[in-house]
Amino acid sequence: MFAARQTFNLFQKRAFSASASQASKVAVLGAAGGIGQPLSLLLKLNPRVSELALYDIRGGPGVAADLSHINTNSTVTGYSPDAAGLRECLKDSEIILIPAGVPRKPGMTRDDLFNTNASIVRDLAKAAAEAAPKAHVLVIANPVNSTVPIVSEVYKAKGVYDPKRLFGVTTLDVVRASRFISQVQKTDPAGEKVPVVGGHSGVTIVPLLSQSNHASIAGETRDALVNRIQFGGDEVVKAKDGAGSATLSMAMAGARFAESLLRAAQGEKGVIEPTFDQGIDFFASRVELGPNGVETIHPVGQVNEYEQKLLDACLVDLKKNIQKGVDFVKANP
Ligand SMILES: NC(=O)C1=CN([C@@H]2O[C@H](COP(=O)(O)OP(=O)(O)OC[C@H]3O[C@@H](n4cnc5c(N)ncnc54)[C@H](O)[C@@H]3O)[C@@H](O)[C@H]2O)C=CC1
Ligand SMILES: O=C([O-])CC(=O)C(=O)O
Repeated sequence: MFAARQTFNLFQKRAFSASASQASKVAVLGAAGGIGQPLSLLLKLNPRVSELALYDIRGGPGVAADLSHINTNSTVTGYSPDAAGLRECLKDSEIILIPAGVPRKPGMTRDDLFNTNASIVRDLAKAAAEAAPKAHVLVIANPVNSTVPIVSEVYKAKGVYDPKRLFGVTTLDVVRASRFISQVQKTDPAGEKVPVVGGHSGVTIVPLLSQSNHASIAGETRDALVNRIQFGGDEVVKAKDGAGSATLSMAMAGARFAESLLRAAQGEKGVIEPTFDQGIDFFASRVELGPNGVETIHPVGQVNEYEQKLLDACLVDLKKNIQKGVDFVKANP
């Protein structure tokens, strides 16, 4: 039985009853990129967002000008690509999403992105810790298993770390899991809830099919499904053939997680969204969100022997990925 402190969570939709008119500033860092643009578009369409703040080292103001013509009430501002622009972008933000960083090309692992993305995320985290220490930070940039610990180390060093407000966005794994299982079972993906725990790369992604509506899936069908969920990102990297990785599905997943945080912040109870949260040991579990971020960390629950083996394999890699992020900040503060 696996019962470690994990912070991936399950998806659960509930009727909305809270006010959507509350002011909420949301910042996107890396807003002009493949993920940043559609993510910003979805946020512009979200009535819970009152102010959209866009930052990128290139192209932020252009994306903002374009989005600002959409006839929803939120304001959109693109900030200058310098320290002052970044600070202004972050100031008073309730949520900060970080899709800034390079994506994979065929043949690369997410860990191969570490050398480039670690310093990008560290520097953005420093700015966020100074300008908006109370904001919820949603890390999208890969390798998430290492970039989330990087943010946490930066926040600790600045004395503003609150583990309840730091999230690694792995929502896409749960989105994929529900879609892929629906294709196998010929069902509506909207009704499929497959918990995915662990981390966000290869074998650290652990789908718990035994806790889905289709616990009886076994044998080759199960193996193929689990493999597809674990390596779904590679499918897109291969199909894009050098032009990057998942952007549109990631934008949907990121926007949905931001929406869940806003729902929770605006008073809705019982918001449980499929996403990775770094928790105590950077090991994922189901998380209920509240106004201050993580409200309750649910246990992983009952797993079968097959899933226990997946979890064992996950932990070996995940621990190394976490340590790599921690060590990076220690060596390169
Ligand atoms: N968590 C997840 O499930 C997923 C994560 N990703 C990751 O998201 C990241 C972004 O992917 P894409 O949008 O496709 O890449 P992209 O290259 O299209 O966009 C990245 C953007 O970040 C900007 N940028 C770079 N350094 C910056 C800095 N210091 N400050 C602000 N902006 C900066 C770039 O100018 C660019 O516009 C990658 O690391 C990718 O691996 C991608 C898909 C899913
Ligand atoms: O595969 C990648 O590099 C991007 C990613 O994290 C995903 O699509 O899950």
